Amino acid sequence: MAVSTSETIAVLGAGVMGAGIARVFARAGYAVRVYDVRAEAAAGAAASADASARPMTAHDTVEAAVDGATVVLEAAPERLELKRELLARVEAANQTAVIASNTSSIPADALAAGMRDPARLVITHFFNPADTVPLVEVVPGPATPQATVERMVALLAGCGKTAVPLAQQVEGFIANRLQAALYREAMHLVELGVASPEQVDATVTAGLGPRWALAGPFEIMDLGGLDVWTSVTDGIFPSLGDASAAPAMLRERMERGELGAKTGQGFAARGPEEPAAFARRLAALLEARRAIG
Ligand SMILES: NC(=O)C1=CN([C@@H]2O[C@H](COP(=O)(O)OP(=O)(O)OC[C@H]3O[C@@H](n4cnc5c(N)ncnc54)[C@H](O)[C@@H]3O)[C@@H](O)[C@H]2O)C=CC1
Ligand SMILES: O=C(O)[C@@H](O)C(=O)[C@H](O)[C@@H](O)CO
Repeated sequence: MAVSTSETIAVLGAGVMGAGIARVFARAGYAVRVYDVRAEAAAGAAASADASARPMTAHDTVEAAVDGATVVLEAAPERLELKRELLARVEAANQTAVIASNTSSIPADALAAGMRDPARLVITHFFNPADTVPLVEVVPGPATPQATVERMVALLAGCGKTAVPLAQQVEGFIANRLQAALYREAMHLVELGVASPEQVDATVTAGLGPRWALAGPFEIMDLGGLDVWTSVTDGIFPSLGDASAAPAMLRERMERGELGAKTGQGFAARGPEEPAAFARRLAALLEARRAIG
């Protein structure tokens, strides 16, 4: 399905992710309309457009923001009922737009179940920071036409994103399942006393991370040898951590309000400038990666 910059994008929820998502579309030249229950967040996101981008507009109701939109993307909090209520308001106010969710983990069928027309739903899962990380996972819901998936992939590719369509939904999609598996083992190793969080992080930034910027797990296995990886997985799999819920070290910090950069303290003290500094360093790394090809 052809996509043109006549598309109008409404972004609902202008927090950590929504503001960056709005900038992605404005940078590509689309008309972007922003809403947030916190008017100051919508205004701030609209004002954050790059100087060279198409100016964004902030709106004080969902209905005003989605008026005339061809794509509505929600980046509201990860709470199923809140998202369902928001999607219902969108459906009532706009009967034609594609409705995309930036949910990290809510299955598409759970979101679709509350919709009048679930064929309008697709998941477009951006990564933090949304206007820096190229990847966007495009996940169909149970009634999503393939043409909608293809339209969103083309729209996102036109914005310079790397859109990866999934053949079907699964909890956490691809990247968050991979992240969750790694984070489960990282916390298991700290619980065992094998290493500190800082030491575990160093094994990623000094070893795994640079490789993964160039080659994914299947290419790495091919490069290392499938005979070796057969032995390694036979040997290691039985001893991997098998937590089926957030480990105590994560849940207890959350319950103490130690949320990381959001509050200044997580697994370590985090300054308020760290997210933006990380985004700048990540942008520089991605630029170097693009230069390598
Ligand atoms: N933070 C992250 O690293 C990532 C988050 N996500 C997902 O993106 C979504 C948004 O996450 P964040 O941006 O981190 O959350 P956030 O809490 O930073 O932003 C959510 C925004 O939604 C607003 N909001 C609350 N209720 C609303 C409503 N009914 N209608 C419109 N806006 C409303 C809030 O005022 C806030 O500004 C979630 O589904 C999350 O799982 C996806 C990828 C990465
Ligand atoms: O890492 C990301 O940006 C995404 O995979 C996410 O969805 C976030 O990790 C989210 O799950 C928690 O911040």
